[in-house]
Amino acid sequence: MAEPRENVLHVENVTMQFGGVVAVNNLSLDVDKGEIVALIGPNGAGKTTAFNVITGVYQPTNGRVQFQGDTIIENHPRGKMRKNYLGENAELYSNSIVRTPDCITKLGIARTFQNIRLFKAMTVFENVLIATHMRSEANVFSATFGLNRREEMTNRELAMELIEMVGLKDEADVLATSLPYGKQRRLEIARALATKPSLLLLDEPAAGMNPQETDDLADFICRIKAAFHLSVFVIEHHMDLIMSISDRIYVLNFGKLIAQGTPEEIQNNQIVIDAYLGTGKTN
Ligand SMILES: Nc1ncnc2c1ncn2[C@@H]1O[C@H](COP(=O)(O)OP(=O)(O)OP(=O)(O)O)[C@@H](O)[C@H]1O
Repeated sequence: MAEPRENVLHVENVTMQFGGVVAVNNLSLDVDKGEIVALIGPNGAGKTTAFNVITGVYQPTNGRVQFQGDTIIENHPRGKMRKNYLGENAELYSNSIVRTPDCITKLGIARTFQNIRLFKAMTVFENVLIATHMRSEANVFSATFGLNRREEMTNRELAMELIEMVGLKDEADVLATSLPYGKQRRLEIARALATKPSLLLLDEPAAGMNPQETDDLADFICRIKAAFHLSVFVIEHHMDLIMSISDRIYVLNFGKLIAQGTPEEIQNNQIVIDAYLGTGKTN
């Protein structure tokens, strides 16, 4: 018998409007425990904006985000925006729940970025170690003064384990920015894992990778998903990668969800094919 689905991420009627630009328009989607779910769409479709709302970078103009059953973000158009709101379902929400990105990381959502954001002046090891402090009592201050010694040791062990897991053991002491691009991407993932997430958001993890590196990345994502009991939500333009690793796929175009389904269903969906070929027939 199939195991019951357990929801991890629930996005409901989320609209993100920048002035007159509706970057994300009434988006609803779900990620369940243990799934790899992809968010795809042409350039400018609103994918990164959706990630930015989920991770607290932007407060949505309208809608709600729930994580493991709790509402972590909610908003509705207010003030001037009430008049200018171009989305739907504004009447459904009345609360305004705001969380900062670091608070959302602490809850268990980690992410990587389209443009790699490593600490340039730090080594590979230091980049991962600093991320372990996000979910622990120890911090850079207490570590410096030898407080929480046992926890700091555990953090150091975890950082080293993660570095080994992503294949960077021999480069632990080199500056992060001296790594080749593919390895920097792996380091970013190790750093995200160091915050002990249950949901990992990857924004174009294969960007700039060659076909061999992209194949390796597909195996790597499946491996870390199993090893860390993760759910993964991934934005990616490499269709081979997405089709090979995803359980389900959502497709955005001009901020709106135009399709959802299994990789096979999406590959054969005429609306999706038209959106990618630019015929503009999305409805
Ligand atoms: N801070 C912002 N201010 C104004 N407009 C923005 C802002 N962020 C995004 N947008 C606009 O929202 C739309 C969606 O952008 P977004 O980066 O989310 O798309 P995307 O699907 O991630 O694109 P890509 O695949 O090229 O990364 C674009 O028209 C973009 O210009």
